[in-house]
Amino acid sequence: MSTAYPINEIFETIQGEGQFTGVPSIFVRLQGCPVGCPWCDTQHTWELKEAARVGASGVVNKAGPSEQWAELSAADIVALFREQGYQAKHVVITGGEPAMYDLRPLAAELEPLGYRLQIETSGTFTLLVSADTWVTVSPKLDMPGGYLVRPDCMQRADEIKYPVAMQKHIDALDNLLSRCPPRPEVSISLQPISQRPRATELAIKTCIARNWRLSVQLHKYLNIE
Ligand SMILES: C[S@@+](CC[C@H](N)C(=O)[O-])C[C@H]1O[C@@H](n2cnc3c(N)ncnc32)[C@H](O)[C@@H]1O
Ligand SMILES: Nc1nc2[nH]cc(C(=O)O)c2c(=O)[nH]1
Ligand code: SF4
Ligand SMILES: [Mg+2]
Repeated sequence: MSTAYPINEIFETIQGEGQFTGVPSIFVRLQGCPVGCPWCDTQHTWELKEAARVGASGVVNKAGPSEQWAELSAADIVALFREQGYQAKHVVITGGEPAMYDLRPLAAELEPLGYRLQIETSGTFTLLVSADTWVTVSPKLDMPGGYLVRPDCMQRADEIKYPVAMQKHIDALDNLLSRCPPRPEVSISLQPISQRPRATELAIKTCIARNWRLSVQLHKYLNIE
């Protein structure tokens, strides 16, 4: 039997975060996350409720955020990309926490067709991704769910993208980076939480001081998905 994934939504847009900002992308958002970040902008993806299960058409180009999800195989997902006429070749797997699932069957279906995969993850689950998947680790430190960032995820990361609002968040990141240093070529970006002006000022100031990058969730400034 082929692997099936609980999918919250599939849509095509511009990647608004991190190193691939500006790249046309198909987003595949998986349902379910136990990490519990209080400021999470996708809290509707946290729980996988049987009552919220729908068919494939209920998760394509959704009009707005909802808890509804559909169970789709890798083959279903490819068929859907074709039906929709999506042009992007960059596929962002996000959530929820997509690293709770084995993403290798999805990569095995998509990569031979010329798609490049990127995963957005908190780094709290063992990564089951293809060798060519771009791994964006957005470390989650001291969150209510009690999950810890895994050293193997920090090692595998192709970029580190860290949400910040206060100096104590930067201090916690410094602590993580000293315990689990990423590979030397890996870029670090700070992402202000929810476009708050004070968070943005702190991120800018710290990026300049550290020679890190700024990631501003471009889609929220553009009012697109
Ligand atoms: C919604 S998460 C889903 C993927 C995965 N669970 C994770 O945390 O990386 C996608 C990205 O959005 C970031 N994010 C979530 N809520 C945010 C907010 N309110 N402001 C800025 N970034 C946020 C996360 O840190 C992560 O980089
Ligand atoms: N445009 C756009 N870019 C994104 N980059 C990461 C996102 C996410 O929710 O993981 C996201 C998203 O939801 N929309
Ligand atoms: S790990 Fe990601 S999806 Fe989960 S609560 Fe935190 S930001 Fe939201
Ligand atoms: Mg988002």
